[in-house]
Amino acid sequence: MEKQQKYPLGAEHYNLFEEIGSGATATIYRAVCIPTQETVAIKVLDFEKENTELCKIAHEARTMTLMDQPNLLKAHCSFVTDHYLWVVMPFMSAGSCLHIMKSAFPDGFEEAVIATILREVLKGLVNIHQHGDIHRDVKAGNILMDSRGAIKLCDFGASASLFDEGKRLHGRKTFTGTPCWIAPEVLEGKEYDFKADIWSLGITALELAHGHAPLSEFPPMKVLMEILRCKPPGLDYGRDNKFSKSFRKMIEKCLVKDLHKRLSAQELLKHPFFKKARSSEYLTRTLLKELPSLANSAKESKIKEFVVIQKKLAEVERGETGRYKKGFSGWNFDVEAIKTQASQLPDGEEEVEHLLPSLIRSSC
Ligand SMILES: Nc1ncnc2c1ncn2[C@@H]1O[C@H](COP(=O)(O)OP(=O)(O)OP(=O)(O)O)[C@@H](O)[C@H]1O
Repeated sequence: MEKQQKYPLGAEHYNLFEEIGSGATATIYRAVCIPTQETVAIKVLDFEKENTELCKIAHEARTMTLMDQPNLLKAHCSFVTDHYLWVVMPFMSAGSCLHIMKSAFPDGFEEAVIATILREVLKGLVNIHQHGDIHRDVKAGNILMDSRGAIKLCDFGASASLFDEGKRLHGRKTFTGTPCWIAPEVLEGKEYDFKADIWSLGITALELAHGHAPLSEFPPMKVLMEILRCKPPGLDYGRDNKFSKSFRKMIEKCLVKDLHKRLSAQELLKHPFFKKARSSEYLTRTLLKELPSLANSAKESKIKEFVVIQKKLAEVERGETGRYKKGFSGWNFDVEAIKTQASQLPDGEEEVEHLLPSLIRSSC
């Protein structure tokens, strides 16, 4: 007898419920697999949507199916219905760390929680890097948690391989990611490798400590210039005195501009800061107590995001700020906005314009 697929292929086998998240490329729903009655999450990507890059979508679905490490979100299966790709995956009921912060911890998490989350993310990154891949979009919005406190890194839409037809490439040069989290060598269009994820992890550590990433209040062009020109961000001696020296030192090891001096994921895992990491049960106890359901918090954060966008648009209309695409931690890189801002640069800031060609190149 033919072996029955645990996760059947075809939209008719799933009941879709409320939307639990959305990103630049997809909408994510809570769903139930009808034959098994298991709750799952389904990421629906529209092939016909403007700006959709088919090779990126196919790459993400393939990568998600091949993942095999407890800290990486593995897809159960994927299939095409009409012009939509459905990716069926485990339901991470607490949502992303960004959602958790927005819902209940607007000023960030305590240190033991951060150490626990980042240790799990690092284990996932060690696996990705060992397979010759780079994630390229490490941030709180892409770190998911389930009801038992398990942590998984998701969104492999931006990931890339350091191997081509079996041959190791020296590095990659195309640009992708979300501005505040992007390593300087990536912005400069230089060759980069898996160490770019370690820079993003350092920025994510600051995001988890403060509730937002450094520079997230600025428009993209200013973010780019600050990352390139200024010294790396870090914990502030005054404002952040509730955090330990080992946390500050760990962030410093991630946010080194020279990628050759930056630690690898494996080396970073041995840093004393991670001795503060606790169990997944500790995460559920500390974070999930009063967290609203994911569907409600997704609805609420959409409303909050709408209010932020309206405020920004009003500021733009009053000429108080540059163009702004989407709310704080959620905006993605908008090449048109960057071009507009570059053309409006005052004297002495033209040097950033030479970066644009490398930023605009396709990441596929
Ligand atoms: N398996 C899941 N379980 C629960 N929530 C999820 C799941 N997958 C995604 N989400 C929610 O949906 C959001 C968007 O998901 P994801 O980052 O995969 O979409 P995207 O379109 O690729 O986003 P981006 O704009 O970062 O490219 C996440 O931040 C998370 O809140």
